Amino acid sequence: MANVPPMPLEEAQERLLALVEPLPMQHVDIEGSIGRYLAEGLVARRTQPAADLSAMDGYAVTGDDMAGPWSVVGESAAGHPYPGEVASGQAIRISTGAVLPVGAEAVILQEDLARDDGRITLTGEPPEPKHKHIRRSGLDFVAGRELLAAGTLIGPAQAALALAAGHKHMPVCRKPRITVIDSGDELATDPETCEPHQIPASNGTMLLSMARTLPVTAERSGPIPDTLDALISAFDAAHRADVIVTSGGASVGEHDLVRPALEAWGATLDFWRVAIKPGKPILVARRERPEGTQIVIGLPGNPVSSFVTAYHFLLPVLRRLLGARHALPMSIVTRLGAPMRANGGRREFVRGSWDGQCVVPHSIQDSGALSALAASNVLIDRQAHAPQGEPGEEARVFLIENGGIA
Ligand SMILES: Nc1nc2c(c(=O)[nH]1)N[C@H]1C(S)=C(S)[C@@H](COP(=O)(O)OP(=O)(O)OC[C@H]3O[C@@H](n4cnc5c(N)ncnc54)[C@H](O)[C@@H]3O)O[C@H]1N2
Ligand code: MOO
Repeated sequence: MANVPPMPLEEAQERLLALVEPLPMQHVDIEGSIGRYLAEGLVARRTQPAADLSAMDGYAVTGDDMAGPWSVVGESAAGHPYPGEVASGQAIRISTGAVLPVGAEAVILQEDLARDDGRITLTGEPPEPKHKHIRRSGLDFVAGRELLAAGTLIGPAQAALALAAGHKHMPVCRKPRITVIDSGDELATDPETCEPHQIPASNGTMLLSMARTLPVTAERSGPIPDTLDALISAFDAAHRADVIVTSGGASVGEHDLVRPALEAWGATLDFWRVAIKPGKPILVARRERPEGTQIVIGLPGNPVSSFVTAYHFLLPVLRRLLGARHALPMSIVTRLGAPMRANGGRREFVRGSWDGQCVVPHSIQDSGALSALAASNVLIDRQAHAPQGEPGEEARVFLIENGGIA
């Protein structure tokens, strides 16, 4: 398999996403649905506004005579509609959000009127057109209309819309269960007592927290030693996970045991190696069980490689399981604020800082350099063989905070 050329990124992402389907639907209360994705379209159960309302504080009049004066015969306050009908020459005191009385066709702002006891006279301009300050019934939406499509990310505005549309619950997909396994004999669990021949185990926590930017149930197992038995036991222990993520041991060395362990465990390798830098040795395998397909994503151990591949593969597969319409991160175009060297033969995701105007690559691009990754907020997408870049040129970047825009 080492002879098979690494796969282009988009092809590999497509292959991975084709292996999974959104998880089964469940209904949760609106607050619990924030950050999840609609499992089916959301249809309005009511019309909003349900009646014609005043959009301002003032007086409601019939509109046949806009010169006045008028005699004030009652009030319509928010939540307390006027029970009768307004007639020509009469006015109803009305507040913002209150129901327009029967017979009223105009609301005159209180700033444009003078009130003397029960009488109001025009001092300013009447509304033009007459219905200017009226919110018609159904202006926002009518009952039966689909307001949000399946796959929409539920945020504060979508939650508020669902409530306004008469919903107490939202249809969402079950949360994916994910287990992160990091492996390597050199990994020290306690960073304070790490020996020179060791390295603090940092990928497990990094990957767990990347996954937790999405609504998942995530746990970690490891770090575990570089042995087949330890890996197989860790896979066995993760039998309930929808997605297992490993970090390390994905390359070609004799201690790189993730592939043989997966095969021994009964998983089938789907692909290995993608033409990106960092992250080339990523592998994807699957295991069929009665409860559904289990996906294993084997990320390369270099910390930045793990991060970049989790960004481009792990988060998208979690979004797909969650029922998201857009599983893949989207890039935006900005401009270079500094020169960039010509790229080699692998598409590279260069760590950089974007200030809203332009992007500057970091000087250290080693795939183990966490200092540059932690100082970055974007990955600059450099195509294979891209020529040297000059300041002012367009550059495509992926925002990395919270898994980017998806
Ligand atoms: N002869 C070749 N050697 C390598 C190739 C290759 O094609 N031919 N590919 C290189 C590339 S590219 C990468 S990326 C790495 C990935 O290797 P592995 O996935 O096998 O990762 P390890 O060797 O286990 O570790 C690499 C590096 O990362 C550190 N590491 C591992 N796990 C953690 C962790 N949980 N927390 C922090 N740091 C971790 C580990 O100590 C190593 O320094 O292979 C190249 N080699
Ligand atoms: O692909 Mo490796 O991830 O370049 O360091």
